[in-house]
Order: sequence, then C-alpha cells, then structure tokens
Amino acid sequence: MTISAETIPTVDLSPWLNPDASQEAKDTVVKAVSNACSTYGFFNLVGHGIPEKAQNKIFECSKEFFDLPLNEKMKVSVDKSLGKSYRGYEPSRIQTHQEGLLPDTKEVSLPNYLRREDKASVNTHKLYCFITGAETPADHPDVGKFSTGPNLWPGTLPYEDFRQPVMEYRARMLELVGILIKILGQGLPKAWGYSPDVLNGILINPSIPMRLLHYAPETNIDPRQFGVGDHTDFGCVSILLQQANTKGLEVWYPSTKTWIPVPVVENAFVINMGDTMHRWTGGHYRSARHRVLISGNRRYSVAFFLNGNLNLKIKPLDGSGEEASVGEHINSRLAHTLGNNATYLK
Ligand SMILES: O=C(O)CCC(=O)C(=O)O
Ligand SMILES: [Fe+2]
Repeated sequence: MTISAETIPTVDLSPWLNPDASQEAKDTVVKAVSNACSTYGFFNLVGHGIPEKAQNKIFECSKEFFDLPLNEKMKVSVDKSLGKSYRGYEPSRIQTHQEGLLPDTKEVSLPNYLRREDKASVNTHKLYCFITGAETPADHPDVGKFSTGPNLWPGTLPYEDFRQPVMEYRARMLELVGILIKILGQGLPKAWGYSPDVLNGILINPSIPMRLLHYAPETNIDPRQFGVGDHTDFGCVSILLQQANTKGLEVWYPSTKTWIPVPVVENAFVINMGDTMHRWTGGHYRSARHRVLISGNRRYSVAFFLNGNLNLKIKPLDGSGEEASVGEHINSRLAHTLGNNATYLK
C-alpha cells in the first residue's frame, strides 16, 4: 500500500474561543471544521485552550497505570465491571476487527463505508487499555446498562495522582466536545434547513468511554498485526491525544485510496467523526477508516469517544435512511469487534 503525500488539515479553534473575534473569524472556524469533516473525517485541532500541563498529566497517569504489576491491573479488568458498563483494564487482543464485514443480525444496518474492498486479512488489536466513563453510582437506577456504571479504580494509586486528574481531563474533554458539537451543527448544509443546535441532544447525559491506550513495543512484527486494525469509531466525535515523538496512526483516504499518516502536531488534539455522526448526517461528516501501526517503540495515546445520549433516536438529517437509537447502534458495533469476548456486554 502506498502512503500518500496528502495530509489531514489543522484547524485553529482560537477565534471561536476569543470573545473579541469577529463573526467572520468564527465563521472561518466553522468552515474549516466542516470541510475537514466532510473531506477526511479527521483533523488536528490547535488553539483549543487546554494547557499542555493537563496533556502531560494524563500521560503521567497512563504510565502509572500501565506500570502497575499485572495482578494489580487485573483487579480492575473489564470482566469485573458492573453489568454492561464496560470499565477498567482491557488486556491486549480482546477486540478484533475483521475485514469483509457483513451485517450480523444485531446490526441495525451496516453502512457502505464499513464494507471493505479487500476481504482477506484479519487485523488484531495489539494494545492495552484502561477505560473510564461518567461516574455512575452503584445505586443509580440505570446502573449496569450498556456503558453505564461506576468506574473501576486501582486501589494502589492515590486519588490525587490518578483518579482525580483522569476525571479532570475527562471534564476538559467534555467541555471541548460541547464546543465541537456546536460548530458541527453550524457547519451542516444550510439547504437542510435545521437549527444549528440540531445536534445538541447528543450531549444530554451522554455515554463517553475514555480510553488510556498503551501500545507496547514489538520486536517481531507479523504483517497482519496492527496496534489497532482498520476500523471506524462507533460514536459521534472522538478526541485523541497522541504522545509526542511517536507515530503509527493512519487514516484511509478514499479519493486517493491511500493511508495518510496522522502526524503528531505539537499541542494538538486529533478530532475524528464516528459512525453515529456519519449515519446521522447522511455521510456528510465522514466516519473515516483508520488504523494504528505497531513498531519497536512504545506509544501512549488517550481517546475520548463521545457516543452520545444512548436513548436518542437519530434519523439521517438528509432524509436518507432509517431511525435508530444511538445505544443500539454502538452496542452492536462493539459486540461485533469483541466476537467471543462479547460476554462482557451481556
Ligand atoms: O491510538 C490511536 O492513535 C488511535 C486509537 C483508535 O483509533 C481507537 O482506539 O479507536
Ligand atoms: Fe479509532
């Protein structure tokens, strides 16, 4: 596969955040985000106002967690999470993305962009995760439902060194994703005639798994082995922080049929659209296939996935398809990648 000279755009959010910026400057941000999402489904975001200190801190937390002895990590493994809440440590090789997917009976419908041209290879995840979500107390009536429950916190890491900064980072991401949803709402085709707040329902009591990701260095690399195989994200908007001086993330660009590397841009977050957003906007905002190559170097990243309000019924805004609930759609996509491990969701 040739690597293209194309690169994904970088968007500067600062005019949007500046109360003194002109309307014209704000409109330029909307245009840049909307173009990036409809062309590539991916962009680097700078000028977001999230201090580098907070970015460094989340990587420190990540290292602290993954450096724990395996038996400590297994005390908070995902199989210990309540019901279908899916929290905690996910060891390597649980999820598999297989090319040549066909709709299974649970899939509400499999969009065309999930169908692969080449059906032969099997891509296996080779990464380690620690997953958190909104902290839902064990006595909450919805506890144990998909993506809903208490987080699992490792007992040996002090509150102020781990739990507190992880939840602070989540809160910052929540604020940022709220801004992005506003911009994306404004960037929809005017001809559709929707109010710019048409996407806001996604932010009411949303499901947001956040994954601390660790790619261990590999010596013998099987060509079928990826850090994360070719996949699309399931939800609406993903915000990814990549560790400096690392590489591996690539996005598929259908126009040139090439994998475009997503470089680590200083002080930037990678923003990408997921399947739910793609479906909701009739493909206007593209959920792009992407993958992570493994290498001889260790890599950390942090992924924040705005799935959205799971009960929200979404109907493609361009009038092109059927209504589906966000929760059903995401649950079936996750179950698909988990295969035999989907018992964690039952
Ligand atoms: O670690 C990365 O760079 C991307 C991870 C990813 O695509 C995912 O977890 O869905
Ligand atoms: Fe992804």
